[in-house]
Amino acid sequence: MLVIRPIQESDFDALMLCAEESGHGFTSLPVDEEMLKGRISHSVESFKKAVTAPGTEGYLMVAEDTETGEIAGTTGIEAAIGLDNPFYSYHISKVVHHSRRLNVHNIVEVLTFGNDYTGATEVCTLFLRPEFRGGLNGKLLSKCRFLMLAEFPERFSDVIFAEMRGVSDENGNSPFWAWLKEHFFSIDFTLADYLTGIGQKGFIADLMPKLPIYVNLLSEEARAVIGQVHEKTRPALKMLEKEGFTCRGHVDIFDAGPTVECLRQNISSVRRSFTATAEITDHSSAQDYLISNTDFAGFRATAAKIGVDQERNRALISKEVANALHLVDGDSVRLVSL
Ligand SMILES: CC(C)(COP(=O)(O)OP(=O)(O)OC[C@H]1O[C@@H](n2cnc3c(N)ncnc32)[C@H](O)[C@@H]1OP(=O)(O)O)[C@@H](O)C(=O)NCCC(=O)NCCSC(=O)CCC(=O)O
Repeated sequence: MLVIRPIQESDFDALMLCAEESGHGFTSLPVDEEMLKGRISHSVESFKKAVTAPGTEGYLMVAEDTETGEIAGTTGIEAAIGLDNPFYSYHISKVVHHSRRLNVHNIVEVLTFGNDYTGATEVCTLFLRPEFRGGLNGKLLSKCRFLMLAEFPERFSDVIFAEMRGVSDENGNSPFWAWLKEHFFSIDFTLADYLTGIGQKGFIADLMPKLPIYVNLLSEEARAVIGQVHEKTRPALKMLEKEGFTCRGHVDIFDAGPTVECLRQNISSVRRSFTATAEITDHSSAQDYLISNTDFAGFRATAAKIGVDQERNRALISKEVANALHLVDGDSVRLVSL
């Protein structure tokens, strides 16, 4: 059984393995010891912090196999981005060039550089090691964050978004970046992505084109990938779309991958989740649920078959699930059907 829990300092080697396996373009997990250690300690501090409004907290969690102790993947939430480091994106908008006299009506798209998501909550760092993919594991990693958003709303913004990895090849070359590089930068996408991942984003402000860019002036290859996701990221996008996330015209400034967003209260799993009292008992329910405890610092979530007694507002859970979530009879749990 996989259980989600906050990352600990002792998970460093496993986090490094996830960083290595996640490959190019996975900005939030660069293969960089100092940065990964920094992310772990920042998360440990964030989980301990008493919070009444979202700030610079970053919550990083891992999925642990309860039988082997192996770490299967990562999942994260940044409470409010852009407060200490600027967060950039391009917004795609339309401009009409019209001449009645010549009977010409051209609709062109323009990319505008900005910081529109400043203060919003980002769900991020979703990675499941290949041997653990399929079944309910990916859904557990992605959706456990929505149980957290529902249970602890004061820690998060009203707007939740995710930056989806854009198109790049197996060597890390991005067609969008190739165009930007040719005209504005002289460094490779992998280096730009790495510098961003380790928080050294100053070069963006220095070198990025600040004036709007007409999309029809970009190379055909660059235009073709605007708003497209990396093939390995399609399942992640599908899960967010099913929750109600949509792209409202923002794309990543390096690989042009889409940014998707949803109001917290409109996320399907936030809306559908409910709390109940845990009752540890044998049951015969065949319904899969995502279930978490309601302890923030000791947050734990898993996917399991749960019996729900609506009249008594009880969640009937097996001993194994109770142990995985550190629950005793009578504890409060939050759950949502899968
Ligand atoms: C994203 C995960 C964790 C998902 O795990 P799994 O692959 O086991 O998921 P799954 O349950 O098999 O699939 C989830 C849903 O996607 C559908 N699906 C599967 N393959 C698909 C494809 N090629 N195109 C479209 N949909 C697809 C499945 O049918 C299922 O839909 P149904 O629900 O209908 O059954 C994994 O694939 C992964 O680690 N990918 C590589 C890393 C990555 O690119 N991560 C995202 C980076 S971007 C990021 O981190 C921000 C986003 C975020 O944090 O959420």
